[in-house]
Formats: sequence, structure tokens, C-alpha cells
Amino acid sequence: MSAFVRLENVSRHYDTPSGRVTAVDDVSLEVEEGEILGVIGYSGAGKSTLVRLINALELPSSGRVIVGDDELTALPERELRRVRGQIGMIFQQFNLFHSRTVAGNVAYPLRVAGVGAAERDRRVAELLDFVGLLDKAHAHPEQLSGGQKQRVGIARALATQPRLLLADEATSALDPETTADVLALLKRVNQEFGLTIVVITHEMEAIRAIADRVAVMDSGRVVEHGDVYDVFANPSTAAASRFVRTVLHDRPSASTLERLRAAHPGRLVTIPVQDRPAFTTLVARTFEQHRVGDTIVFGGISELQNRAIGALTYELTGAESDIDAALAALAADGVVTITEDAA
Ligand SMILES: Nc1ncnc2c1ncn2[C@@H]1O[C@H](COP(=O)(O)OP(=O)(O)OP(=O)(O)O)[C@@H](O)[C@H]1O
Repeated sequence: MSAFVRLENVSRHYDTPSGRVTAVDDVSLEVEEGEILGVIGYSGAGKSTLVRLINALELPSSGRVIVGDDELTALPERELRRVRGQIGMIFQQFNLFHSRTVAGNVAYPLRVAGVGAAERDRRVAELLDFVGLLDKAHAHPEQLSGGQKQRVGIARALATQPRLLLADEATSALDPETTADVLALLKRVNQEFGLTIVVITHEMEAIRAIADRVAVMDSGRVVEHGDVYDVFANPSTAAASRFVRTVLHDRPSASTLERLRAAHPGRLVTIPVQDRPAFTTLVARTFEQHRVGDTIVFGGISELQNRAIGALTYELTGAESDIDAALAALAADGVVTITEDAA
């Protein structure tokens, strides 16, 4: 795979009456051709600014932005317009034309691009069929549900066959079920057309559902990025860890731990589940061999990218030296154990 979008040491600051705001701070990031990259961060982390830098609505204060073969930072305005035309956008508020029908909305970018009427009609029908809204072609946006509106937004974004799709909080206004449908549609767009997609969100669930890789933004910086499974299984920053915990409820919170401690006098140890055959059997056998009693008191295992993910919290009972020996044996087997020290 090769990078389709490349940001090299990109910063963007704004001078405001109350001083300089650095919205994007020395970000280096690549989006591989054909992948779905999720960019997650809290409000104010710099996500929207990042989007405007990628779709050439703004230029960085320093650093380089490269999309396809074009270095945006070196192009004249006329060329930037051409690049913008190769990037599809979908938005949280859908941004549909209320005065136009569903078909009219999807046809609009084709009309702007000078595509003839017959070809336009053919393409609109094909796109509406793809997003499952052919029967709504003559409806107006206000007659549609949120999920349907976003489907129209996706059809419209795809009309001119962009090479990159930017989804800026595209599911944030939708309920969970509709969110899942729209995300599944984006995944289908990615798989059937091989389209590179950047999903900007503050919801880790959206990342879990469709992204191949994730970049975590905090205060303008990308503090962590990597394969979704790796970041979920082993977040290395507090920001990433907080997002992962919003989706995986596999580790006890501080208050849960307090309750667990009161109910279970033994040593509480959390073990992140590894995606290898008979993992829990290996753990159980190791405790048994060391005469350590093990009771699972908290945890959860789910699937991510067809691999097991999660954690189990055990209450371990027996001689302290036996428990220590069992944990050492697990460590020798590559098993991570986290002792839940008393607060
Ligand atoms: N045009 C601008 N002028 C001044 N400050 C700006 C401008 N655009 C963004 N900022 C500031 O830059 C920081 C990052 O904003 P940005 O909108 O990129 O974050 P975000 O992660 O997209 O948040 P949200 O999800 O709330 O939009 C914020 O502190 C914001 O106030």
C-alpha cells in the first residue's frame, strides 16, 4: 500500500484577539490508499481543522500536505479547486439542498462538473440504488429520516467519483441503530469502490465499527496512531485509553474496583485477553499448577476485526508466594497481568 494523503509536520495556528491558538500542532500522518482511517478526539482537539487542511479549504501555517500527486502547499488556487473536486465530503448536518429533490441533490455536483443530462440521470439512479433510496428519488430532504438524509449525502459525495471521502462527524446526529447502518454503508463504499476514507469522529464506536487504522488527537497533536486492533488492545496514552474504555467495558472502573475489593478479599488481577488459541485455558492451567484459586469477578470478551479482545479480572487466592510464582510464569508466557492495587 502507498500513502494517498500525507501530512508532514503540519501546523495550523490562528491569531485571535486573545492570542495565538494552535489548532493543529506538528502533525505527521499518512492515509494509505484504500484504507479507512479514523481520526478521533474530543471537541477542540483539532479534527475539523485537519479536515480543512486535507480538503484544501485552508493551508497550513507550516509543513506540507500532499493529496494524491499534488502538494497542496505548492498549488495555485485554480489547481486547489481541481483537488477539492476529487475529494468527497459528508457532514454531521448532511448539508443537503432543501429546495431540491433527493435526485436533484445527487445530480448537483454532476451538473456543476458539466455532465450531460442523460449520463447524469443514469448516474443518479445508479447511486440512489447503491444507497437504497431509489424509491425516494423525487422526495424532498425534509421528508427523510436522518439516516436517509445521510445516505443522500453519501450518494452526492460519490457522484463525481472522488478518490478520497472525508466524513466529518457523519454519524454524530444519528441514533445508534441508524449510525450502524450508515457506517456499514461507508464500509461497503470502501470495499466495493476501494475508496480511501477518513472518518472524523468523537465516537470510538464508529472507529471500532469500520476503521482499519486510527489516529488519536489531543490538543492539536496526534498522540497515538496505529492499527485499530493494536490501539484498542494496548492503548499507550491516557487519551487513547479513555476512548477505548468508552467502547470496551472490560475493565473495572475505580468505583467498581472498590466494590470488588469489599466483596473479594483475595488479590485482584486484570489480564488483557490475547488473541491466541486457548488463551483462557492457558491462564487457568497456570493458576492450577501453582495451587492458586482463580475466580473471574469482572470482565468481558468481544471481537474486533475478527480477533478476540477484552480483559478478565480475577480474584486470586492462596499463598502469596504461589500467586507471585503463577504471575511470573504467566509473564514468561507473554501474558500481561495488572495487579489492581488498593486505592
Ligand atoms: N478559524 C479559527 N479561528 C480561531 N480559532 C480557531 C479557528 N478554527 C479553529 N480554531 C480553534 O482551534 C482549536 C481546534 O478546533 P477544531 O474545530 O479543529 O477542533 P475539533 O476537534 O474539530 O472540535 P469540534 O469537534 O468541537 O469542532 C479550537 O481551540 C478552536 O477554537
